[in-house]
Amino acid sequence: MLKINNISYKYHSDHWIFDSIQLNVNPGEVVGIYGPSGVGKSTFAKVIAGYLKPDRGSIIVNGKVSPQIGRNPVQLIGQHPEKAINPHWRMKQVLAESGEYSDGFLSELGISKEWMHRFPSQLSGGELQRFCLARAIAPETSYLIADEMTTMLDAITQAQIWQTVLLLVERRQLGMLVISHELPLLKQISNRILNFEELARAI
Ligand SMILES: Nc1ncnc2c1ncn2[C@@H]1O[C@H](COP(=O)(O)OP(=O)(O)OP(=O)(O)O)[C@@H](O)[C@H]1O
Repeated sequence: MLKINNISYKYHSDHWIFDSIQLNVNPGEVVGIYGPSGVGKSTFAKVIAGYLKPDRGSIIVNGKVSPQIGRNPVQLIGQHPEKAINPHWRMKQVLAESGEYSDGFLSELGISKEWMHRFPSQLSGGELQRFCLARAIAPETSYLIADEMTTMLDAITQAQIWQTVLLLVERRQLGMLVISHELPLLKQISNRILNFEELARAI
């Protein structure tokens, strides 16, 4: 289980972005989180994935305090895949850096072999996002956080990507937090939906 225990976070000021958020996510569960712009959803995602350290509280993944040494079992996928990938590397090198991937897994994610020799600038946003997913869904991964993961993509690509991700989530029993402004999308894919402002009791 992913246990988010009363976490609080503030940037360099006295203003708490969120305070005492308590949330549990079970393996195989998809939890949707929505809320208006600027309330702290992305900050929350970064804290859970270990990019930012909470000022108070803790994140426990499968009984252990996270992040631990080594690869974080909680992986974040953001809105801008082009920012998450080294622009000077061919996609083959991008993948090689984070592990070994079977042809079956890559084709399941809709990654074409011919893309491997291209640079990120030679791929579309949807194609790049599939590479970010491949990197995020490693053997050690237990939880995924999708922060507006498909917001930049057209409806057909969005649907294709979600279909693949949900299959993998079910097969591997990954827990997933999906942050989105699109309530219809959340209603379609989530087991439960939470309002971030109700979750966070900002001071
Ligand atoms: N690095 C930073 N330093 C200081 N303040 C920041 C930083 N990043 C974000 N903020 C502020 O923290 C607040 C929450 O931002 P955050 O990006 O988490 O909101 P959000 O709910 O994800 O918004 P959106 O839906 O527009 O992506 C905002 O007021 C933002 O200006």
